[in-house]
Amino acid sequence: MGKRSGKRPVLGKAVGPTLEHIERDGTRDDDILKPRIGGFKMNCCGGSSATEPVKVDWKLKAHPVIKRGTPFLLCVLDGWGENREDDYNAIFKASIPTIKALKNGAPARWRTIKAHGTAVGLPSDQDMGNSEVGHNAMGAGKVIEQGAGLVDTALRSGKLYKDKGFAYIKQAWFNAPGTQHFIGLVSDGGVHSRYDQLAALMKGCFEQGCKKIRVHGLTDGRDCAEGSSIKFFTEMEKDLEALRKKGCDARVASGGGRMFVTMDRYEADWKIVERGWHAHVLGEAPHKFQNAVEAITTIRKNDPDTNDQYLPPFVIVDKSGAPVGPIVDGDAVVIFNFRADRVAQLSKAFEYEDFKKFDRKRYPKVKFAGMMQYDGDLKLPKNYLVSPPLIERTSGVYLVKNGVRTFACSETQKFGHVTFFWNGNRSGKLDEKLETYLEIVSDTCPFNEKPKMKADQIAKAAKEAILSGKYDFIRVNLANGDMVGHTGDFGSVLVACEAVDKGVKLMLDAIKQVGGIYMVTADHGNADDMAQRNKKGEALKDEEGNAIPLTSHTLAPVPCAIGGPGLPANIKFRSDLPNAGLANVTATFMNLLGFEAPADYEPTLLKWT
Ligand SMILES: O=C(O)[C@@H](CO)OP(=O)(O)O
Ligand SMILES: [Mn+2]
Ligand SMILES: [Mn+2]
Repeated sequence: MGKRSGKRPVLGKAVGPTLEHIERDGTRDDDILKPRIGGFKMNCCGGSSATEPVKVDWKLKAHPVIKRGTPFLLCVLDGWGENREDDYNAIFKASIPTIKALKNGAPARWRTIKAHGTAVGLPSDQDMGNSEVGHNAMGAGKVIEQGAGLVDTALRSGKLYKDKGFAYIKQAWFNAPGTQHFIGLVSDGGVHSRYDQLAALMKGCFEQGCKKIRVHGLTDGRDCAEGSSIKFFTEMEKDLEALRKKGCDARVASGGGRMFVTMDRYEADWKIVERGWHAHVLGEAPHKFQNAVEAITTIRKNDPDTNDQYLPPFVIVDKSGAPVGPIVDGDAVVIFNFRADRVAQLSKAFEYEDFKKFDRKRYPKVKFAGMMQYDGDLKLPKNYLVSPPLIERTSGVYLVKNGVRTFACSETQKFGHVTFFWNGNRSGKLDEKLETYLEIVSDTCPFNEKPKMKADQIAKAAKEAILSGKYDFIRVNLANGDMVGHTGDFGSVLVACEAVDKGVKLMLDAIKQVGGIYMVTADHGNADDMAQRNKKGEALKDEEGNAIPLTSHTLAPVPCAIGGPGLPANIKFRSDLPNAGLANVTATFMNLLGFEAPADYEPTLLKWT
């Protein structure tokens, strides 16, 4: 997602990026800033036009009370829920005076909103929120049925087997070698994939004539409990055995931990994808085993420092030591993740003839498809089994059509969240002149080692954007609560939260200075609960009495605070929308930018007297 092209910044010696750097022409391929300026395909009307009303009225009406042109900051705290206040809530325990003070505005200017389950288009209210659905909802102003549910429906109705993506992969099965490969995340997390969907799909493929299946499975531990990979791979081995008994040669062929093998995102570290290519495609990895459960169990036992997220790559070999499932000419390959960000790079490696991100050594001619199309701008991949959600007429399109100047910024790990996901899974900019997208390069070490991440640099860049007077809408994402929350390291999460608080203070002070307006909200919970719990809600403890870390997101609602000197005194949160969710944020910030939102958006959270 997101090609890098066009102008590059020149780096000064200042600690943080400056807008001057962004706007100056430069050719230096620095490692601090990667602005996405120039070279993107314009896609102002967004996606498929098939279902779009014939004539869209893009002109937004002026808001009756809030004046247009007041600088407006929208700060998304990633992984920052409002949860029970106990010893395992890092947000409660951290010293975060600025963010805590926002609560004093309740109920008129601080409230919580739903960020999980059906409120954000997920199949059930047991589904935790995640960045993709959260940012899609905030960008689009609507609750959109997301990938997880669309795949469920397509599998249940059997439509998937009648569509052209399936017909495309099926062509490979009837001539040798004709292996059907599946690559993806094996868990019940429901954020990127779900194992039950893979199990149904493998069964469906067999029923449609597939005789040979190989799974390249990634261990999770991030959307589910650390160590649960053994349970999921055991379940998968059983299903594969059942298929074998019916006459389908079905086996696991390779694997590794999602954060170390294959599932990089936003080009943070191509080495991760390269490792995956070696294991899945070439059948090469340092660890070789005859069985996947044995592989995971042994690697974990021999290296107590490893875990599901970071498990090194392994390959399954036969008795002679030959890999059981390298990917070769004539095979079919399906990535069974429905979520885009962490499989876009692997998709490029399969899809692009001309590919220079790493040396593929061998580039097999295969029928390649995604569970979904992952990038609507790039049409990546060309073939897919289930159509992605149609996310149209997003706020971004309305805003550029009404001349709003936007600055969007985050660090690599969340950069696509405030741009790609925000714009309905489109990698290009909506308007070259009106928008500046700035990426601050993330560290590549595990984030508990550097929990402050780039909060300060992002805040400084946003501050400069606010003070510059060049932007109406400054949109940022601070990654720490989420990225450090996923490590399960409580002490580091406290540092992470404190870095976020300092960043927020810097930005709110800038808003104060220019008489602007702010909204501080979040996309889903994470740092707000760092312990696994029993049914009564008590923290589970290990043999030494320490709480067992929770590395996943939570089901908690998220805070939403508004304020700033530019916010008219008679603007308040209304009280008649107790179940409002992230999609209500959109009409709210469009109001704060001085506009009435499109009539079919979820209602604004604001009232005025
Ligand atoms: O890291 C990720 O890919 C997900 C968790 O699987 O987190 P987020 O939705 O916050 O990006
Ligand atoms: Mn997130
Ligand atoms: Mn996360």
